[in-house]
Amino acid sequence: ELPFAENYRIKMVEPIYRSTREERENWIRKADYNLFNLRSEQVYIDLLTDSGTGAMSDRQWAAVMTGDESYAGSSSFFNLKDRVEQLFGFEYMLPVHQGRAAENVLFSVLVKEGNIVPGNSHFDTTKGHIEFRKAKAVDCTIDEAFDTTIDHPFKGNIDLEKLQLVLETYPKDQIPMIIVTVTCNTSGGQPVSMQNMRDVKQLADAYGIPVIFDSARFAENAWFIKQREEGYADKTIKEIVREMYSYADGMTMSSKKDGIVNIGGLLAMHRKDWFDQATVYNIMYEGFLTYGGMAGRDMNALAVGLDEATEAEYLEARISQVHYLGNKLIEAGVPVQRPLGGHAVFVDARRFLPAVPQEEYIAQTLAVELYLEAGVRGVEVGTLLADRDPETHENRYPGNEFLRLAIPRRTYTNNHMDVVAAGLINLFERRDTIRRGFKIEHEAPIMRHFTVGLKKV
Ligand SMILES: Cc1ncc(COP(=O)(O)O)c(/C=N/[C@@H](Cc2ccccc2)C(=O)O)c1O
Repeated sequence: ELPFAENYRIKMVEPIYRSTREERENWIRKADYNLFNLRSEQVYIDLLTDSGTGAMSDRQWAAVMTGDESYAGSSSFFNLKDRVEQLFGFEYMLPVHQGRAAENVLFSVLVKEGNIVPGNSHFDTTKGHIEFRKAKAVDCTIDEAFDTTIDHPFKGNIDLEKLQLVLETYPKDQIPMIIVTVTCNTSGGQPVSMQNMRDVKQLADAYGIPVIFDSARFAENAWFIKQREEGYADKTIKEIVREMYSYADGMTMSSKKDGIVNIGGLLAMHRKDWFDQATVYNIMYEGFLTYGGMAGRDMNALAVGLDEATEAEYLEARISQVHYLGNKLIEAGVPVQRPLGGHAVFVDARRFLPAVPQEEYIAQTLAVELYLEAGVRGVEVGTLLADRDPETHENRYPGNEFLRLAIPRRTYTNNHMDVVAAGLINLFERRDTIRRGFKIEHEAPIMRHFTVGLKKV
């Protein structure tokens, strides 16, 4: 029996730079302690996001060279359209430049002021595009998702009683859709089970409410169903994906994750009336129906990426690396969201730094400490990301205060993971010395975490 290894070898590399702690002290202070303000060469190992940061394959680069840049009727569009229909079963598809653009177009059709949009934990741009339209996102995730010590296999699941309460409380025309985010980013890259998708769709149909899948990490969700759900071990990833989407009326997708491309997104659906209305917004916000903010070469690369991402060997390599890092941290006693998710390790900052007051942005404090310690850039998925309550403008303290270490696809080796683990374990051994955090100096009205300015308390 030979050990497992990646199903690819490397043909191109780019240099990355170590730096000194002194350099990093200066850089992060000038960056207002906001890791988004760092230049890429000031970051040694960049785990800010798995969005758009992965490595394309030689077949994808070949598809770039044969991209069709026709304004209308591009053959690259039809390559993508056919791939989407083959994988997800939707007849209608619109390309957009990335995920939040798909949300902007679809929600322009479906979301009105005063609407209620239930689902599992909505991610920040999805929630932003709902609240921007003066509608309300209602988080119906199961309670287990908010306890990082519980080892529930599908923490992305929707609590059917919480969902039914919403469907009972509000009139049907006030609930434009239910959004199921696969995997659920906010709760830790946690999957939704096929049974839960089936149950949600059955409940939604009983109330006549459409179901939309936010599909950024759909392939990783399929992998967890194959690994953890009874009856799917012998199914291919593509078969599991096809069944998943039989429980959805439509989808939005940031293709920068499981599409394994650097830019791109799409929305797809069964309903022609939605498509006809969405095309108006797509032309207004994104471009013509057959390119939607993407170049032909990017659509071509995405059609290939979706095919590669739905292969078990690729997913085994990708998720094994996330679990390689996660298990090293678990062995050292570092508190992380359990079970380990698909695209990132979510460090439980509240349990890591119990001395830092909640209102001093605990996870941001840990993120900055890790950057100083090892030149590793993670991201806060906690109070900063949660934004303020739109009515009271008070901080909304979320159930989880995470430092997310998101691993780009096919990009780093496990040696880099060893550096990340060593940096975090060093901090863990001197965690009692970290007692104070940050306060906000300036912030945007929504999605503040991208541009916030902080200063040390
Ligand atoms: C489940 C889900 N739905 C839609 C979108 C929007 O898609 P898009 O407009 O970004 O293409 C996203 C984007 N997720 C990025 C955002 C981010 C966060 C921190 C740092 C950098 C980037 C991430 O999780 O990393 C998502 O996760």
